[in-house]
Amino acid sequence: MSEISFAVGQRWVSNSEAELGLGIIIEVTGRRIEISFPAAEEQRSYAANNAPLSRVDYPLGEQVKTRTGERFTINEKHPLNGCFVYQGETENGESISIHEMDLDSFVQFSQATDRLFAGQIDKNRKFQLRLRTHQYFHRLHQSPVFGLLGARVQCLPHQFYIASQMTNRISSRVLLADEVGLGKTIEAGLIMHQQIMQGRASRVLVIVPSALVHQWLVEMLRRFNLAFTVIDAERYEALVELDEGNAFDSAQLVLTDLQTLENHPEMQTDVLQASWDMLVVDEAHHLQWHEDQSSEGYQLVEKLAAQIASVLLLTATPEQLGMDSHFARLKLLDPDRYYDLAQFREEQQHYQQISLLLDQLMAVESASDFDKNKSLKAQLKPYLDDELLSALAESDEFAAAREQAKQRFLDQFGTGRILFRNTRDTVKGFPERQLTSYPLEFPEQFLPETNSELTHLVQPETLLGEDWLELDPRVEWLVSWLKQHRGEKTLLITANAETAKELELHLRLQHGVRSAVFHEQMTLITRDRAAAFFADDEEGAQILICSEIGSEGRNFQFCSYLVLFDLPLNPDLLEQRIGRLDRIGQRNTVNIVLPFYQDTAQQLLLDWYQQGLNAFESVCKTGAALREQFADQLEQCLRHPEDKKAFAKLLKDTQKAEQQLRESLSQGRDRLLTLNSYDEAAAKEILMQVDDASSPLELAAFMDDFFDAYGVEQQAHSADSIILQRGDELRSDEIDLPEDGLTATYQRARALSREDMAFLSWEHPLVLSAMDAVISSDLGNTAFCQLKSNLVPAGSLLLEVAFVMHCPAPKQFNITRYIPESYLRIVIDENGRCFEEQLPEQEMNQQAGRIPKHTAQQMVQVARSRIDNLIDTSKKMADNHQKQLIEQAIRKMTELTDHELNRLQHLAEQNTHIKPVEIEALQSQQQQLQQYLHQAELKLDALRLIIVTEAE
Ligand SMILES: Nc1ncnc2c1ncn2[C@@H]1O[C@H](COP(=O)(O)OP(=O)(O)OP(=O)(O)O)[C@@H](O)[C@H]1O
Repeated sequence: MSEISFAVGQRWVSNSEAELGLGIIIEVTGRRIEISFPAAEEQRSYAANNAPLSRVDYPLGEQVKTRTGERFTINEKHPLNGCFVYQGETENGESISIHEMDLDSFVQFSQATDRLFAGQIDKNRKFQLRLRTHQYFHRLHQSPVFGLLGARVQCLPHQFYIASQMTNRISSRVLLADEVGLGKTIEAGLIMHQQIMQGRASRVLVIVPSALVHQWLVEMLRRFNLAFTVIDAERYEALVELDEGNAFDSAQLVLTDLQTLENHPEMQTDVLQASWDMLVVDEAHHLQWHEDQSSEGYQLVEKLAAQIASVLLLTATPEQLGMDSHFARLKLLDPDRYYDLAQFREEQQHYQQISLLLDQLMAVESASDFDKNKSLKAQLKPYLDDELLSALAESDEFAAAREQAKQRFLDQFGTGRILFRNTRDTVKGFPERQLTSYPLEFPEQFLPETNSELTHLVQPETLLGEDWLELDPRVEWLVSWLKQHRGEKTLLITANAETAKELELHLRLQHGVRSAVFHEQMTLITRDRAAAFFADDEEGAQILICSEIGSEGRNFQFCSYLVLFDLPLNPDLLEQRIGRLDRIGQRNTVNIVLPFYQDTAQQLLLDWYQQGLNAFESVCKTGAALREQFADQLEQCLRHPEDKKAFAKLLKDTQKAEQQLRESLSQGRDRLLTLNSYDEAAAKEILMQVDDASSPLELAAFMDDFFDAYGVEQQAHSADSIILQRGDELRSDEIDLPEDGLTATYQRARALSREDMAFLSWEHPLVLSAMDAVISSDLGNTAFCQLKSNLVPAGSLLLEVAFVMHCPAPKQFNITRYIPESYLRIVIDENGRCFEEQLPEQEMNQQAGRIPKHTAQQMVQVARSRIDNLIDTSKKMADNHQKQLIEQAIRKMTELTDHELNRLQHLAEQNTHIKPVEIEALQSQQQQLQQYLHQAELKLDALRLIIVTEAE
């Protein structure tokens, strides 16, 4: 290769990425070359002296295809400016002369044959490893849970159910609104991981509150092997200074925070100009919207959401800023479904009716029961088309039709299929919450005026002036409480950063308490250090004092005491605070500890939350709505705590409204949300698929063979775990194994308890790179063995050959998903008789006997023309199968993509706001997939010659 020099127009093929098809050199500048791969719509740039490319130089007699699809046999070739001009005859007998530039880019190479005749014959073990790799690769890509195997997480059904719902959607645009602490970050990570694995996303932008940047960074890496790059203001500036294009293009996976973007218009411009496949916004309730004005954050996310295909919004409290903002966020995700606020409000009036109807439908167990139920049919008629109603009455279509009807109801008339909300009722297994309140006397001279700001009434330290630490009885109470609970990790949340700062300093300096502080005036690094100091089991702080920023998103489930130094005025914020402890992983009772001043606004708020909403000891589902409904009454009471009568009335009204609202929601909106968010049977099935597909023992056996073939050294570490090191003979640099080795386990349970170990799943980067290394190299693509058999006379020569479907297409199409088989296996003798069934693969592998390499080489030379004939015959057979396999692939693709298309078409019938362009886009995608699949060719990937000897 080294004596060939590069010239524009030459065709080369990638050694490591065969799926790119045939490349064209488009630029040669000094020591670099630029090569484009039209089939995969990709471009690469390499150093000329080190490019992993092979020159494509077709011999005379070879049959090739032009860019316009014309086949011809080469009978002459001439050099021209470093390139070739090929001449030949087409299938119609016409003469043709083309520059190599005009050759088809969707090509196949029969490298195995070339190697065989060059005497490069591999061991049987390697041949088997190659075929197994194809099987595993194909199995993984076809798996309904592809993308969901690799996360280091417990397999929690509600999370896997949601992630699996994204598999067949063209784009994932959803609001993940599970209750606080149920694992929305994990759900987002699962979806992200799945999309990245499937090639549907490669550039992801995650926007979170600044307090959560580090936690997201760590969580994505340790749980999903996704290495994000944080772009904060400082990093952005440094990147701009480097002047290497848009700073947001400097990494594929970018993590940034909303406040920084809001404060830096230049960052907004760049983030909007960069192109992304997926956007994730955490704590999305901050995106405030009103019909006449929306927040800067909302406006930015609105622009991003309009241009990014997949959008995940995360919030545990979607209605925290009111129904309008909630609606506006749904609109960001699906403007066709959510286009009119008034209509959205109106629709909500009918949720109960829809949910009752759905319950009736879901209770029907068979097509004949459905057919007999005239009243249900009549009620469904206004909502479902005749085709679907008839399908419900057909026994073989009933189950699928019922599911489709459910989806359609939720989608068009209910809360929508873009909104997922799981609750503790569904997930179960959470510990109890217990409130202990401590009444204190407020220093009388400081009692607030009735016209004080509401926040002063509930944050009394703000009224006490500079000496508040001396005057505020809560401080003394806290010191003694901490002494009594010395061994208990405690999180304290207070609304104000100043309060948090001063209180922490006081505890630490005046009372020697091991404490740490966490507030918005600290840098990200110092905040994370404080959180880590608190998390440290042995040397760490007893108490972490947080301002309100500590009440969102952070993981503090390792402690079980929460001191609420004050109470927020918003019930959703109270839930967020408690959620720091009451989250997945919490093993103990969550103790909520509340010092309060008797007979003041504080006591009223406490009583309202506890007796009116029961918001401490359970999750209050009605809080946001009741806060809105009783805002004025509550404010009056907080200002006049002496008016016991008014408060008694508020409490009574609240309790009544709470009960009514809870009941109506549980029969209406919440029921629909539950139906959309979780399906126990389906979730069970998904987890079973995950379990089946994980097959750790099979993976370990495969990787053992791989390590052996590629020169990776492994040693046992302890039960279920291994240490891997790069051996001296490491075969490929492409293997994703750190320089200093890796300790790993194949067992999920062990990986969860030992985070220092890598979790080797079929989707771990090392395993993926292993499969890629085998498939894209020539390892094991030729072999020669002997076989004792009476099937054919001794001395017969058989050929076992694997043809792999080769279908170059852009990665986001995940084309392997539709290809029916990992490879087509053909075993033939010289009379063209097939033996695949008599000699199944596994049996063949067990019985294949070794032939010394030099004997095999000699036999190949001697029998060259016989082998050529065998190969030709096998190719003809493969040709005959090709059409059928392509048709199968297209059928599968159409089935899967029709689902989404039908949905949009049905929506369009109901809703004139669906833009035809969206339906057209989907149809065009379907056509593109069809075109790519039509181009698919069976490529001879590996062959094994078999010399038959007499069976004993
Ligand atoms: N499947 C899982 N396996 C292991 N740990 C999990 C799993 N799901 C969630 N967790 C852990 O539970 C905690 C809560 O999860 P997460 O942060 O995703 O919840 P959230 O719903 O985003 O919370 P919030 O509402 O507070 O933002 C985290 O510590 C997370 O690592």
